[in-house]
Amino acid sequence: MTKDQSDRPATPVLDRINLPSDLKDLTDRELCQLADELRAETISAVSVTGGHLGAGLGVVELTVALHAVFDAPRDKIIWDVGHQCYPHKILTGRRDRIRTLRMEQGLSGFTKRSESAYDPFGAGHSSTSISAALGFAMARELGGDPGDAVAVIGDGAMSAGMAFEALNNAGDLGKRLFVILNDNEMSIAPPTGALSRYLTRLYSEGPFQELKAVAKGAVGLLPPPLQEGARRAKEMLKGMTVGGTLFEELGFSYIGPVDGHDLDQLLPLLRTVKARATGPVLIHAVTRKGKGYAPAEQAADRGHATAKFDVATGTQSKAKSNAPSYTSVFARALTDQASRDDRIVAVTAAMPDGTGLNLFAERFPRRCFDVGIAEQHAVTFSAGLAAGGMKPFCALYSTFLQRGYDQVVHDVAIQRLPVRFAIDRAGLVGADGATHAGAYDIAFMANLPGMVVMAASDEAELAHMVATAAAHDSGPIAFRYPRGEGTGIEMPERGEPLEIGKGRVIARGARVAVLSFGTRLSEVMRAREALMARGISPTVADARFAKPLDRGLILTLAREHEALITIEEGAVGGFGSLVAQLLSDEGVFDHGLRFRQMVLPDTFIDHASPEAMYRAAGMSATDIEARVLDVLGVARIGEKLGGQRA
Ligand SMILES: Cc1ncc(C[n+]2csc(CCOP(=O)(O)OP(=O)(O)O)c2C)c(N)n1
Ligand SMILES: CC(=O)[C@@H](O)[C@H](O)COP(=O)(O)O
Ligand SMILES: [Mg+2]
Repeated sequence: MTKDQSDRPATPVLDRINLPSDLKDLTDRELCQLADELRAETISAVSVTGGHLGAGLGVVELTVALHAVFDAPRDKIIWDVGHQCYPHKILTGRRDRIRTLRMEQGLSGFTKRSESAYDPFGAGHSSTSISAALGFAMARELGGDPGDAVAVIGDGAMSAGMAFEALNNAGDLGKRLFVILNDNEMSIAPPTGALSRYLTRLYSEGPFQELKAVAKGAVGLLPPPLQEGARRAKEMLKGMTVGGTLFEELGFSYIGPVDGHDLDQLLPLLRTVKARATGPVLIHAVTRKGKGYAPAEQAADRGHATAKFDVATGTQSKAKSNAPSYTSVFARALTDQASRDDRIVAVTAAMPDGTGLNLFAERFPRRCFDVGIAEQHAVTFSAGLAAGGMKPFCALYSTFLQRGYDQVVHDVAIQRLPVRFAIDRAGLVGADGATHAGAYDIAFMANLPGMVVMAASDEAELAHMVATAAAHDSGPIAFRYPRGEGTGIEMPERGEPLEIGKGRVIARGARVAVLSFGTRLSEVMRAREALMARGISPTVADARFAKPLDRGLILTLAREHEALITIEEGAVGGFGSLVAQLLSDEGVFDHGLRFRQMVLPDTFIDHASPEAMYRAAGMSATDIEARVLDVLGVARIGEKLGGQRA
């Protein structure tokens, strides 16, 4: 591909496309060229923004084919997870902003209804697309929005319970609906599980042209040139012990496997199913994650997510780290604990690298379980492990733990089973935005009877909390920590168990106390520095526990200060609310304590850097300083008393 003067690839066909309707004017040959140019444009864009690369590259041809054949936005194309939607964004009127992906005020890295009519359903979490598409299909049948519904779902996402719940329902309802199973034999890590093996079996026994699973009238949905091969394959199937495919048994017409990078197969196939289908159809497309960009194809994660990079070499420009990440500290601390306690086991739901459990697995492969994208199962599986006498650490991102909440309540908490929840990505995470914010876990974990809930204020504390969780055998326990680097604090040789329900005073002062839960502590200390320059020296304490609360510490702080401020990286209803409840129960407010809670605002905060997001949330050091001045009734420079801006 040639380049224009701006060092971007020349894209003569893509330049003619503003909206998907423009694809209708292209010949099939031009569509092939469009796919090449779209791939180059995607690579170029992600090289300057960073983001999810491999999944998008794997669906370039599918994106072109779907937009060439279907009529978005009337037809609803629903991308599962949404991390593969950058090529779709380029073809749907957002090319001019594609180099703002995941930046503050820029395009979202996922599909988002408020961003475009071509994103009929927002995503970020996996395995929702078939349910949503079925909802659109049934709405259409009932006189709602017209148009077809097409779900594009990966092999990883297909392993989740939700996807099967939707297939089960769709097969039963029997209405026209399209599911494209984009099978690239990858999740973020290589996929695990029996379903993955099954999908591989479906296409490992013959060339793509021999469409094998063609029962129940699906041959009629194929373009004529493919029908003969399909009939032959059907004959071949008869001689095998394989019955219909799983999908056929569930009520879908299964067509596949097709080469998801071959527009000569995809275009006629999609045109034919669009013209003829009357019920649910599943097209099994085989693709390669990272397709067409060697550094991505060759990477272990097939270029799943990348920092900015040099297109020619693939070299990523990662910022130099000054401290270990919280994730790696967790992984090392857990591995250390496990080396001395062979009942410790670890569970991840398709995020071995993201949670650091890949390191644990290297050392203890038999004691580490990647259960696939299946958070609900991960929680109950951990409960079963605990009931069976093991010490499970269930390591999930805060945002994905949401999906397993009933299991936390019903299977873990009510049975008082000692499952250890390692809650990574707590608080605001940055470029992934609102769908991935770890905003709610404090509230939804700490309201459960018998649950212990901790938050690490730095990486040394995290090591202690891993040790605390390992030692805590009498019921469930959770500890949360954020994405990214620690503070650089000196690490203890080994974590030591903390006393359950005891916080610590970090700095003693007067008049006002700030009680921090989690890693805002460093911002609190920065605010304290600034306040000291003005003659105000707050007491600062690290709560460590949201449950059980350190009643002694909190009541002492309340008694010894005019004002108390709590701060946490979570939504309202969490730590601060529990402290308020305690103060109210103890009648502390009757004696005039001024009390403030600093929590995430009651809104979904859009993607930006974590620092910018915390500024937007009013939780930076400057905001803390202002809140202290405000609660003490001290005017800031340039402001009148009472907090009014001059
Ligand atoms: C509920 C949930 N759990 C975990 C994730 C993290 N995640 C994002 S993409 C992905 C892998 C998806 O694999 P697949 O569906 O096969 O798509 P591919 O990336 O291979 O195109 C995972 C585990 C998520 N987004 N949602
Ligand atoms: C799409 C998705 O859900 C993941 O790829 C997520 O973006 C990973 O986030 P981290 O970069 O924090 O691991
Ligand atoms: Mg995949």
